[in-house]
Amino acid sequence: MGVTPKIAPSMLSSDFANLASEAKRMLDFGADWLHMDIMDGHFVPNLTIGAPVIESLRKHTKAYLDCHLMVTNPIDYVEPLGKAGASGFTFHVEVSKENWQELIQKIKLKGMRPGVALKPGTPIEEVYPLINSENPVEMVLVMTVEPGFGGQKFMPEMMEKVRMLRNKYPSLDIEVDGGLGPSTIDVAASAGANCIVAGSSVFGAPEPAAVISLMRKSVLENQEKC
Ligand SMILES: O=C(CO)[C@@H](O)[C@H](O)COP(=O)(O)O
Repeated sequence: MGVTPKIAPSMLSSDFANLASEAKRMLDFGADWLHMDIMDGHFVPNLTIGAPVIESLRKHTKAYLDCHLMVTNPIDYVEPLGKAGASGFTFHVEVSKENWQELIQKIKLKGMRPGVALKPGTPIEEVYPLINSENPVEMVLVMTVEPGFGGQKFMPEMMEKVRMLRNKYPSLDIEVDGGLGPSTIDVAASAGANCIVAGSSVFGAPEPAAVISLMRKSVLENQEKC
């Protein structure tokens, strides 16, 4: 399997009042990406950040900003997020059934990497056309909790989706998000996930660097077994 591990602390669990220093702290601890949860209070019952915050953070870091759009109208965010310096733009398949081709094209034109996310209740088959397309997404985010809040319990039953994706697409970036940490990483990594988002388990740890390193090791070890 040729996909590298990417450990992405979810900045939703950070102290938003000190976002730049929290980001630096995570990168110093060994994070590969910074996961940025953008919520509109409509697609999910929570409201977080948008392009102005991404733009402010971009002034302080060159890191890959992995933006997860939990919004009803992702197309409206492409231009502002591209301008703000987002790196990845992952939209939800549930709200993009009509316009995903246009959306992927626009995301790439703005210099971002397109990804598609799916909620726990959405069958994995719904993302296949977006991967098989001539202009495909480059990452699939399998949500392992209902999107909206940090600190929820990992749903192991989502691993069947990860396994199906990995069998079909050996070199695809497959991200998991929600309830990941030392007690759940092996299940996710052995199913084939290589991009790991973790909020409370990293920010709440006495030694976040140890948690990041343990999760990377698990992804690498499980890949060696394949
Ligand atoms: O997108 C979300 C929640 O919607 C996540 O990124 C959470 O922020 C992950 O937090 P933990 O479950 O790891 O605490």
